[in-house]
Amino acid sequence: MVVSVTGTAPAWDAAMEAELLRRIDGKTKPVGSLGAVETIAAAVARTRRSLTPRLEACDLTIFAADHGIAREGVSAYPQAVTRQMVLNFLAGGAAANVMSRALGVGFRVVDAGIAGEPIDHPALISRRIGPGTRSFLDGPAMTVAELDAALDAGRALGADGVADAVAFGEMGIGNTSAAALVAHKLTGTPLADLVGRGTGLADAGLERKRVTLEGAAARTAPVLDPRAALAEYGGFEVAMMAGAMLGGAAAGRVVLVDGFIAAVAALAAVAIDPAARGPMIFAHRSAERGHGAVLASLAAEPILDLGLRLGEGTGALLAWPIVKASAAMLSEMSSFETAGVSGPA
Ligand SMILES: O=C(O)c1ccc[n+]([C@@H]2O[C@H](COP(=O)([O-])O)[C@@H](O)[C@H]2O)c1
Ligand SMILES: Cc1cc2nc[nH]c2cc1C
Repeated sequence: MVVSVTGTAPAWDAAMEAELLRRIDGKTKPVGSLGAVETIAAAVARTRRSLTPRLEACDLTIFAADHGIAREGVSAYPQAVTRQMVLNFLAGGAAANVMSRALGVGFRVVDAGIAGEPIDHPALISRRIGPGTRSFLDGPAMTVAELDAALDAGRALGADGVADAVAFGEMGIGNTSAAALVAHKLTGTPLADLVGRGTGLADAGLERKRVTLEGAAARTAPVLDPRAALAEYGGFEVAMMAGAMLGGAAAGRVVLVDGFIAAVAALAAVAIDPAARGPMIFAHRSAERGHGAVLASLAAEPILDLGLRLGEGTGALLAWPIVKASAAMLSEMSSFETAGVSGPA
């Protein structure tokens, strides 16, 4: 049964929930023996409002933008890498390109606000809010109007297309700093628990990053609402990704959440609209320091733990086959009843 989640979708009620659990336990396996695959299948069923969900297609959208804070020496790499990596995406040579091709996932890249002149390339989707954010050291990274434009552009991108599942990735030198501050202001988690090595800072660089970000955090109230946190400290790609997660979730798509920066975008999206949490599946636990705390705030148990800390949606891509297979388990696996297999003694 393929069910449109707009308009004619059946309500997900207590009877559907009970039937879902009955079907999972009725499959030809010891009860609970498919572990997290059963949890993932249930999440997909609720999102698709179907007891026989099919996940055929997944699309990855990478949001790229630059950050004023990158000029403060908070990253192991120069700001120019954002633009250079976008050219690499467009040439098909980055990790995300290779994995997308290997897994049959659609790929697109969005300029949310890359520094410098706009890149002129037919495959690049331009939703530029500006040539990067301002440094949030002594003022907001973006205006509220810029934030709303980024959220709106993201919502539209998350809702368009026909893919059953949508994965979002990001590219932005300095964005682990932005993400750490947004998470700090949304959750109250100590900043020291959220600031990590990002692209690979050594100990001295990590200490400088922490001190710089403590200074920026002191500028505003300890806790901010999601739009204020994003405008003060976010990035154009972080805000656009949050919007895309809201758009994808509202359209009934399974939303695959990648690493640390994506999880912070998810945190902001859920703070804006708690209904966005249900369709989210958390792909992996990043090696970035703050990811565990952000996942805990979202009560999220990620699928993979591979020591990844790349971004670009690579963790989400790698989790996709597991999510797809989980849905197939629910839709296609025979039951004790139909297969004539004896249930528990
Ligand atoms: O996804 C993650 O968990 C992750 C963890 C650390 C770094 N990154 C990537 O590295 C960049 C940000 O790192 P940094 O050190 O420049 O803040 C950005 O392009 C991210 O895609 C991504
Ligand atoms: C080379 C490079 C590739 C990336 N991809 C995502 N973030 C990145 C950061 C760097 C530095």
